[in-house]
Amino acid sequence: MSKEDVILEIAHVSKTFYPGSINQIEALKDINLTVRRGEFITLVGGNGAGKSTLLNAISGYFFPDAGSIKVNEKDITFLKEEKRAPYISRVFQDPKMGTAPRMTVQENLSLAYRRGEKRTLKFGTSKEERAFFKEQLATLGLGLENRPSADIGLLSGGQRQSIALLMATLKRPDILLLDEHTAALDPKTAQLVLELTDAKVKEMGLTTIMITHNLQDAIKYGTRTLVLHQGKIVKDYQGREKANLTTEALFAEIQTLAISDLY
Ligand SMILES: Nc1ncnc2c1ncn2[C@@H]1O[C@H](COP(=O)(O)OP(=O)(O)OP(=O)(O)O)[C@@H](O)[C@H]1O
Repeated sequence: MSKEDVILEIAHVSKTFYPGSINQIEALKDINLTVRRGEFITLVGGNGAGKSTLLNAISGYFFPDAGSIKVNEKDITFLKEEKRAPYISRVFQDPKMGTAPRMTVQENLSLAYRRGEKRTLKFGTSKEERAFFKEQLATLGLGLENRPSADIGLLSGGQRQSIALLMATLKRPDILLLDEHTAALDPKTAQLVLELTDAKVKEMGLTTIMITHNLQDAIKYGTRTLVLHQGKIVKDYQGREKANLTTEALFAEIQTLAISDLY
């Protein structure tokens, strides 16, 4: 793999919560992961396996205790979360987290469009920007391009999550993190948002890491699937092995790990 192919390099990353106490949790144990440009990684594993903690370390929500994280060869291990915004964007499970409720659809998009820029007192949108936002909203297929002045707080969870996805990708991120971003939606809406996600990822060629508990989705959308267990990557399905992976085999793998925990 040439250096140009690598977009994210995680080396020996560990994170322990409540170290030294009886409640000590080793959430990440010596994680090593090299992500190639354009990969769509799906991250699966049981409850408490460390999936969100891994995304938190990548997004800078907290810093790891050990190891390093590089994006495009730049060491971002201890870069503040807001300083990573130009490189990394994230969509959370809760639709409320990705959008500002008391602002309109257009104002939310405008905020996202200024991501990573210095804040100024000037807050307005040009005619060109409004046309661009309208065009982008139309790609969601929800008719929201006709409702730029609607308050985000009044929209449905699916509409909000679609806008959160749009906001996360409006300014092309190097890495898109999806933290169970469809888990709070009803099954039909979840599928729609996933299809939308997949279309955006493909159209923009985005490097993506998605946490999901839906093994079928993990296989369908991921070009590579990682299984996390007790803070470690215990399986890395890619290439031919990924192509041949079935939901049943992945389910059996996770079941075996869960059973091994009992003994
Ligand atoms: N901020 C935190 N403070 C203390 N403990 C934490 C914190 N974040 C995570 N943990 C603990 O670290 C472990 C890994 O949690 P994490 O949320 O990463 O798991 P997960 O694989 O995302 O699980 P789930 O599928 O249930 O969301 C868990 O035992 C969790 O309780």
